[in-house]
Amino acid sequence: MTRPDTSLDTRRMARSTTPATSPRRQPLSNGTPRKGSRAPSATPGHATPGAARTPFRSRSGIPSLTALSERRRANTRGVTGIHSEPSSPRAAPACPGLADSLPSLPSTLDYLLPPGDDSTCGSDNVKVYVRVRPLNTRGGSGDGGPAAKACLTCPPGGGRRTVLLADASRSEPYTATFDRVFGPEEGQQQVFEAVGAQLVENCMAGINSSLFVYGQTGAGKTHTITGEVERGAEDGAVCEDTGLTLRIFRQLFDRITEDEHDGVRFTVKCYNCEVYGEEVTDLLAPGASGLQIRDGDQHQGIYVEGLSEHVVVNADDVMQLIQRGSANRHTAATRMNERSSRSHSVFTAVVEAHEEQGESGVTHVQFAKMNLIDLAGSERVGKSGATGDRLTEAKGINKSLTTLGRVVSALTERQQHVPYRDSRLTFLLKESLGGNAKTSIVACVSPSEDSAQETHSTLVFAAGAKRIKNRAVVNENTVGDMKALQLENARLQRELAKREDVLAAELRQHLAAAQGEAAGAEQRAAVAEERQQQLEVALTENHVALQQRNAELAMVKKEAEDTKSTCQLLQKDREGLIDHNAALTERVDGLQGSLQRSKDALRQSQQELAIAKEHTEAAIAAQRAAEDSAHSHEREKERLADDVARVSAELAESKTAQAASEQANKALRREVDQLTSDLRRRQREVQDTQELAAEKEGRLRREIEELSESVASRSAQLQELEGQLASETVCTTKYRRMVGEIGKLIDWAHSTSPLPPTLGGRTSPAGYSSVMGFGSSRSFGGGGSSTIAVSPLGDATNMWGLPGSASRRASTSPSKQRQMAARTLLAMAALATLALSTNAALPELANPGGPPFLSAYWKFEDAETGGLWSVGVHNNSTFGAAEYYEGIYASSGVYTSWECGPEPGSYFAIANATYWGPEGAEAYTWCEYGVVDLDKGIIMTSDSEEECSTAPDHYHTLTIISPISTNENTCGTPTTLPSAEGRRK
Ligand SMILES: Nc1ncnc2c1ncn2[C@@H]1O[C@H](COP(=O)(O)OP(=O)(O)OP(=O)(O)O)[C@@H](O)[C@H]1O
Repeated sequence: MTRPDTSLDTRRMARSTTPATSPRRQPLSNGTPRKGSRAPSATPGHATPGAARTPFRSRSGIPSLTALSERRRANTRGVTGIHSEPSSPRAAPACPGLADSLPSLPSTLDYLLPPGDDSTCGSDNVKVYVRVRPLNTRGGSGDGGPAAKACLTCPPGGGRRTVLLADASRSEPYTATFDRVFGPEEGQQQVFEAVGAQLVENCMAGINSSLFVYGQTGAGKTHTITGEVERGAEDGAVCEDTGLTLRIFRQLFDRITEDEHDGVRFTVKCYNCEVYGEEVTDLLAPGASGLQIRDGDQHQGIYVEGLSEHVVVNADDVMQLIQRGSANRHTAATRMNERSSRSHSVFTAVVEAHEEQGESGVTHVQFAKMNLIDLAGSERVGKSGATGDRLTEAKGINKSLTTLGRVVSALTERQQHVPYRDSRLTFLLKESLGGNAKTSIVACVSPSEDSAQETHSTLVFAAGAKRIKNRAVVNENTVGDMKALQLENARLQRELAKREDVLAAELRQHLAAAQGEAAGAEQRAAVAEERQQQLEVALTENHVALQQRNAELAMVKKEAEDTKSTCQLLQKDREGLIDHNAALTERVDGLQGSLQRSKDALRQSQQELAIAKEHTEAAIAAQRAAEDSAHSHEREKERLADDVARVSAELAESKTAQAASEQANKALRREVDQLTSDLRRRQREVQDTQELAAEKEGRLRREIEELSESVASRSAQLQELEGQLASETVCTTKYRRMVGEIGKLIDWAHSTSPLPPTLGGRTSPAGYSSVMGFGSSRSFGGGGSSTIAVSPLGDATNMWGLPGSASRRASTSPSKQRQMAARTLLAMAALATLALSTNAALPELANPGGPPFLSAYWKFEDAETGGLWSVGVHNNSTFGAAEYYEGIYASSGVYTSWECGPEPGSYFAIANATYWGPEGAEAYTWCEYGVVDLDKGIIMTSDSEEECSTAPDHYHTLTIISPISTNENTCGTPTTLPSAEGRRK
């Protein structure tokens, strides 16, 4: 038992693992039996694989793995379906002929069946078979011997599914029903066809399967699962007693041969281990013991770490493995069994099918693990008579079998905790018991009365195990090669790009819509604002109108009050008039009395009467006037009453107008409230925007600070660069000054008369005539005696160095000498300037034991004379070079003027120059040394500066021809530097 091929991508497997379809939903048969398939079993309810096969074929006629896979699944379903209880009223009746001729229709009844009905042994229930061995006739004294009496029978009508145990110890016989009961007369082939063949189909369908043999010692477990493996071993052939293992593999390889074609290939790997006394040992590599059992991922399942793997290609290979494993297994003779297995053996095969699918590079993979488990037998120690090691073994075996019983109980009782880890055996069988496997158990029993108790225990265990439910799935996977993965990757990327485009378009749409909405909102806000302003204006106008109305009302009220008071006054007047009238009436009465009295007197006096009459008429006239006045007062009163009524009506109207105005005000107020809340919301938005702006501003400030820091650092760099620039400028200035001096020298040189005749001396370069040399003897490589030394200024004492040479001064006139000196200095200055400006290009000469020494030589064409200047420049910024020359001149006695040489650490160059006249023309070799200091200009020991001041106004042109190679020594440059000691000398 080991893990499947680890090259498979287990994560993908996890995704592609397909649950094994319940056989309840499948037809009992999917097609016609194939040619060459095994003979169908005559046993009702137990189909052979061949009977269940359907020729799934591709158009090319070659069945693809996928099709095969489907077919295998169908086959497996067919097999397991047939294992459904045939006598169950809910199972579809098997009618082979009809099934073969009808299309594959699922059984309606099957669909109606409730899932997980234990009594019908559903597809995932553990299949339990009982095998009754013959009464012991071959030895094995513990099982009764030839004379033993049988107590276990298969009652007629039980359909080979029921056993009846009737022994003397029980009052009632014990009966139990299983998936199949094999009687003593049934051989290995029958057991294989009913039990083993379906394991083969499971393997071919990518479904894990397990087969246990369980039972008391000597009950026939090893006989069933292994049987005879010695006979017929040559080619994996079987004999009558060959057990299930070899038969299964023979059929497996037959099936592989049938299913294998160009695109599909199978591999079979085998493993064999035993659990002995809680220790796991590799039976095919016996040295490997104490192996660990691991619980891998969903697809590895349980496996033994480090177990040897054996690829087998035919049944013969398997046979050899079985033989090897059996030979290495712990066995011992006991009273119950001559060759009793003292360990639990697990023989595992992993079958993998790979199908490459076209040129896509994708491989479809199916794999299945098959465990064939031969358990050690339980034994009653008293009965087996085990002692010593056997006793220890028996205890261990019984203990692990007890744990197995507890696991079965936990599973059937659906307990939360299943004690798989309580023993190595149960941990190893975890997948087979309640896991990803189709499991079959063959409970081996003895019919002997002597073994009744053990047989009963075995049957009870078997009946319990029948209720265990497993969850087998099809193990398959698709793995792709690089090309397929690249194609898939490209496809996914295209999809992603498309999706991104779509999302971007959607985003743009949303953005546009949001912008439109924002614009609309802004527009609405503007309109609302305008409306608010209008309403505010209207409100103000209304308010003003209201105030006017109120003022008018107040005026009308005042007028009404005035009118009222006028009325009151008129009333008072009227009352006064009435009183006056009454008084007048009274007076009239008095007058009438008087009249009466006057009448009396009238008679007496007509005059008096007339007078009285006049008085009376006057009184009447006055009365009439009073009455007229009363009438006019009355009319005035009516008019005032009309005015009051009109004013009241106006007042009422004004009140109505006021109410309407208040109504309008309320509406306006509401609108204003609404607008105010809008305003507040907008203010909040503005606030938010301001906060955002503040945050942005903060960020910008920080960025500005960072930028300022960067600017500061840049400024520092700038300052540094400016410093460098300044120093460059200083250099440039110095350089220019030097160039100026060269110009002065050129002028000075040309102010003299033509060159003197050849003075002879050294060998001239090719193309040039004889030369005249000047300088120290050292500068001519030690050839000072052949050198004609000429003072450049015509005054040996003023010339720096060369007092010795002065005695050998050439017969050159002082002016010529001065001219030559000027040219020499000119060349030196030019070279020194060049050397200083191209300091880095000057090569370094070796100066063992001394400071680095730089030297270079150039040729200059003298355009005016056609001559050639060969100038060497020796340059060093240390005092070492000067020290060196000091040494030279000191040793040759020409040191006197060097004291005005460069100060230690100043930058200077020392040059020597030689002039070579053109062939056939007057020519001189002139050699001079000078020191150039950048800070001080050309330093000479003579008073040349005075001479320079007399420079004429035209320039002499020097053309640089080319640098001469570093060590070209036309002037005899010292190549061997004197040692410090030599210099001192
Ligand atoms: N069905 C059978 N037909 C013929 N012989 C059988 C049958 N069953 C068992 N035997 C014989 O009985 C003997 C004991 O059988 P076997 O070794 O298979 O028992 P076991 O259950 O494996 O015992 P143990 O648990 O001790 O290993 C063997 O000689 C075997 O050939």
